[in-house]
Amino acid sequence: MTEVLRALAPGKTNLCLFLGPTRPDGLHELVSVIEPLSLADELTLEPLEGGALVAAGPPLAGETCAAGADEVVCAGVEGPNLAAAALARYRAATGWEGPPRRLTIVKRVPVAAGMGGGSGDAAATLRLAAHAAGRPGDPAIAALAPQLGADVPSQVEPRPVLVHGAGEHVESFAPPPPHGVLVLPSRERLSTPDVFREADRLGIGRDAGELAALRERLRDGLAPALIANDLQDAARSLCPAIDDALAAARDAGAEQALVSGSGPTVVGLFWGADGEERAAAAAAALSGRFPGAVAARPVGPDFAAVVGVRDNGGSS
Ligand SMILES: C[C@](O)(CO)[C@H](O)COP(=O)(O)OP(=O)(O)OC[C@H]1O[C@@H](n2ccc(N)nc2=O)[C@H](O)[C@@H]1O
Ligand SMILES: Nc1ncnc2c1ncn2[C@@H]1O[C@H](COP(=O)(O)OP(=O)(O)OP(=O)(O)O)[C@@H](O)[C@H]1O
Repeated sequence: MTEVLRALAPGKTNLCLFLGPTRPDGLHELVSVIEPLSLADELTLEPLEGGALVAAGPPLAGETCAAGADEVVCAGVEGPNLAAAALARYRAATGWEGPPRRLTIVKRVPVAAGMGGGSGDAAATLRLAAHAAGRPGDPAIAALAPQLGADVPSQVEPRPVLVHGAGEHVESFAPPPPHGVLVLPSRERLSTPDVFREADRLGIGRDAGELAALRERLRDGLAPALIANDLQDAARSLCPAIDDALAAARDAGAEQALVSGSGPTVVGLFWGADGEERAAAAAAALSGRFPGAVAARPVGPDFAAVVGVRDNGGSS
């Protein structure tokens, strides 16, 4: 069996996000259509040479953290890593005692940007761990995902989904018509809890009845009038530079421009068979003003599947 495993962790955007009341556990009810994108982190899980002895060494500054005897290397992310938590919890929940592994994450999804980067990494780590344990598709993954974060369940099997509850209820959603996505990252970062708090302060949020009605309307598909993000004004309030990005995306030809998740990343949607091409042209035109501007396309589970990697780098 191949020892080195690799998986892509797609970033996500919310094609719509409707905010509801706060629950007793402090999380907000929401209804959202989430779409995984080709802008993705790359994760490699491989045997850790020297086993636990290596993991006991001092971490590389801000880049490495231990998950029990496993090691997670993730340049660009300081502090505790959600992928390390995913690996540790998978071992604890399933009793998997395979030899220590090194998990290396190459970040491409902007951090603290509303694209679910950490959540996608955690979900991909659960897929990798289940494969390494010889249990691909392990039902333990679905049980662990909501414990790791509201965005993790929707990314366990990346595909268009309708989520409700605080994010833990995930239903398949018919893929929207062909489109390309312009991603405009921000120089700033936003903390998700801060954005939800700001939404509360601004009095954004719908009652339970309105939220249920919107969920019902989404059963007929994503009508253009439903493409909106209730967290957008909260993110704009904390990061006014978002307004420039929204205007730039529209000026570049996007039919809709909106904040992704809790922001501050802005996405522009380009519909039609030429949508990907138009999004790519917009990204090229805007890359000077918006470093990291990139075009992405919607992806499905095949894109994110775990593959074995041979020593020569080929896939099996
Ligand atoms: C904004 C979204 O990205 C939309 O997809 C998600 O709702 C956020 O998901 P996430 O980053 O995985 O969020 P978590 O890590 O679970 O929660 C971070 C914090 O965000 C707030 N939070 C999150 C999700 C939710 N439904 N209600 C909330 O109020 C809470 O303050 C929570 O403590
Ligand atoms: N693997 C990871 N990738 C990115 N951030 C991580 C990771 N693990 C932990 N974090 C921490 O999580 C915080 C949020 O980062 P992330 O990129 O997941 O935010 P986000 O995309 O805004 O989240 P969401 O869209 O799910 O609300 C960061 O400040 C970072 O320190």
